[in-house]
Amino acid sequence: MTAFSFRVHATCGTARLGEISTPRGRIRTPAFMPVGTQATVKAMYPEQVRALGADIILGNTYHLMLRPGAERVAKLGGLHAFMDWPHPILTDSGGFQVMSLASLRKLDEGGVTFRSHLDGSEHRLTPERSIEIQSLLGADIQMQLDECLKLPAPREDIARAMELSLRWAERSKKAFEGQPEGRALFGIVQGGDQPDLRVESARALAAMDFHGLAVGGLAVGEPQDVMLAMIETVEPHLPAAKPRYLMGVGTPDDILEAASRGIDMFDCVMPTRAGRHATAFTRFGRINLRNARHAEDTRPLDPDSPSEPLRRWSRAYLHHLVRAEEMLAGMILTAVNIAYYQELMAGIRAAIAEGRLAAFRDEVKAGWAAGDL
Ligand SMILES: Nc1ccc2nc(N)nc(O)c2c1
Repeated sequence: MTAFSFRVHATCGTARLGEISTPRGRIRTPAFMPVGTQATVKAMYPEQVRALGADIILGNTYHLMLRPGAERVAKLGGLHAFMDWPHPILTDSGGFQVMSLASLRKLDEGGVTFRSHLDGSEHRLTPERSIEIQSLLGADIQMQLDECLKLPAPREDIARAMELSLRWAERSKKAFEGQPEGRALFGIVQGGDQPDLRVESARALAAMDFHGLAVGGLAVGEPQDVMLAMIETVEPHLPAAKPRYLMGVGTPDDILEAASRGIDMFDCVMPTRAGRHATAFTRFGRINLRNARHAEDTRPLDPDSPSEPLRRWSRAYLHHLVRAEEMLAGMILTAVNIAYYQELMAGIRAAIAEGRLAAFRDEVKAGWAAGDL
């Protein structure tokens, strides 16, 4: 049975080209992980997600514990069999969704009590229960339970949440022991927009010997320059030999900038959600297919894309599907966006290998700035 391991193949400044090995397969980094919150990457077949370049997808403890339930998924053979995705899965721990989706939340030292956004039923999530759920789901990479605050927030609140998250990191790690060989647990750096608290959190977690470290508490309303400043602040304190995962990020520009600053893993609902709302991500920037300018445009989105969804249909047809509110609009544009994000990741990886990430970044940004002619 392969254990969990990470290797850095090349660096370009603080950016790293690497590979994570898991029992269910390898993950080329920097990696973008499509979000499959409720055991599906919305509007896509799993084999399409794979064919478009994804090595790993995300699942979510909060949603799956409410429906269909972690014990039920385990009884049905675990998440991989349930959704027929045999490759790696990372599950978030649920804390973030509790704070953003659930109602009537009560947070205490032990954990968080909340009412389901589905039916108002009461639930309790603790570090131990979150790990138990992720283990029942069979996740290859699991996340500690943490407290993530929206920004801006008072410094004392940020400090309290960061310190609680460190105590929950210890408890998550203890609860994780005994899982099958090859599964991984990541700690999550908190500390908001406070550099000293960020460093304190990163150093404490680095000493706890997790398989990887995530940078949490970002992409929660702060400007991009604050997000990038926090990454620069924590990066020197994150173990170079372990993967770094920036949670919930982001736009193609966010990913380019964060990968340049040493981040290895990303996830965001942006490509899938935007695809369901008529927006295509391309080398020319974002294209809103609802716009009437496309009504008779016979060109595909990008004739030079390596991915079929960007070459196969005319903009006129996509515009029609959007206007007609056809399901196929969301299906095609979701595939287009997942394809484009994976093309971007492949470009970043190649540029790091060739030692030309800064030049690549400038070329890609110039393409977006030139816009869609
Ligand atoms: N922006 C995000 C997205 C997901 C998160 N998940 C956890 N567990 N913690 C965070 O801080 C997150 C931040």
